[in-house]
Amino acid sequence: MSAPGGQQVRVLITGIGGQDGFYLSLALLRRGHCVFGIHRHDPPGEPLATLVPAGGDLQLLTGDVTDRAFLRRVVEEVAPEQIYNLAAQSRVGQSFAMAERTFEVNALAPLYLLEIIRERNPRIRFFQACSAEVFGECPRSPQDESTPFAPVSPYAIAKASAYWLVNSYRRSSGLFACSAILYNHESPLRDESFLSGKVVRSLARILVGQQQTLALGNLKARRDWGFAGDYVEAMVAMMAQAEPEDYVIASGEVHSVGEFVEEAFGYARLDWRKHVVIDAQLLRVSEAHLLLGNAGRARERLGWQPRLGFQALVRLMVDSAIEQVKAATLSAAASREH
Ligand SMILES: C[C@H]1O[C@H](OP(=O)(O)OP(=O)(O)OC[C@H]2O[C@@H](n3cnc4c(=O)[nH]c(N)nc43)[C@H](O)[C@@H]2O)[C@@H](O)[C@@H](O)C1=O
Repeated sequence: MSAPGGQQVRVLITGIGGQDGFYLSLALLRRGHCVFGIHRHDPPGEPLATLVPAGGDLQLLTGDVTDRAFLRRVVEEVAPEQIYNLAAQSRVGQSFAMAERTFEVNALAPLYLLEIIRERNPRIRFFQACSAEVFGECPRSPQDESTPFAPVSPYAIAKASAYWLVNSYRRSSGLFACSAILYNHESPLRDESFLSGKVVRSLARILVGQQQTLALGNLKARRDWGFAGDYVEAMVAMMAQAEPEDYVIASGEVHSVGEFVEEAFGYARLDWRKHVVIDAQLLRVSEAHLLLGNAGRARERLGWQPRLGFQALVRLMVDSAIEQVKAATLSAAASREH
């Protein structure tokens, strides 16, 4: 497949094994670009493994983004024109117990990449996946690109550092470097360490009698949830601009955790009150209570807007979780028979 306009771009993606890496690879391969992806585990797990036989120009490299020599070698050998830095320790709750590793992956690795670009080839375009978590306890809502940061977790502080590093290298070295301040974005690929993945999978197991209760933490926190497949389109559009700029990428719609649960259980015709229990151990030491984004700049300058709304997203995830649990139950039954 050739890229539209015949312009095939060599792209390096860190964190290709994650949810966003999957959707971004798909978006770039569909456009006919040549994708190189760094992932941590060999052989690649699902869903990455499904991309490999799907065809297209995709090559995987195994390594750790906190290994500066490895990154330098990859950039030299691959000679990318664009780098998307998606690799992250992305669990906000867990970042309190693993602050150092979170900082290494989320802040030091982007610093290494920016330095390598500056030294080796300043023409490489650089994308950084930043997070709405940087707004933390900010009293202003909705937040946009001019809203001051007020991070309240090691995760958010590391993401804020990466954001300012990108900003600094753009100003001081003239790099094409940009950050997307991404609000919560989900898909059927979300695992159970995230609220959305946990709710829909638990719900699917409750439906087939494999589980009775779902233990959750803070039901009152409010988030702006969108679909990951839509958010990677904004990333691609940002990298195609004439000038690098930072963008808030959000749906502009806010719901509480409780409303997410209610929507999912209601769709499956279950009363969530009969199943959800509050576990104080799942409450975070400190957390952002209300994150709602204003993606006006992305709408105006990139022509970007999300296609999938909250209800459609929740339903997509519930349907997919039910399919996954059914398939797992069938395959467990089949292996017991043999
Ligand atoms: C933008 C940002 O988006 C995500 O960060 P997150 O909002 O922390 O995502 P989450 O799905 O872990 O939590 C959502 C909310 O749900 C509450 N919550 C209640 N009970 C449970 C619970 O049992 N598990 C979890 N995980 N959350 C729970 C939790 O306290 C929080 O208020 C990441 O992609 C991150 O990488 C990122 O950048």
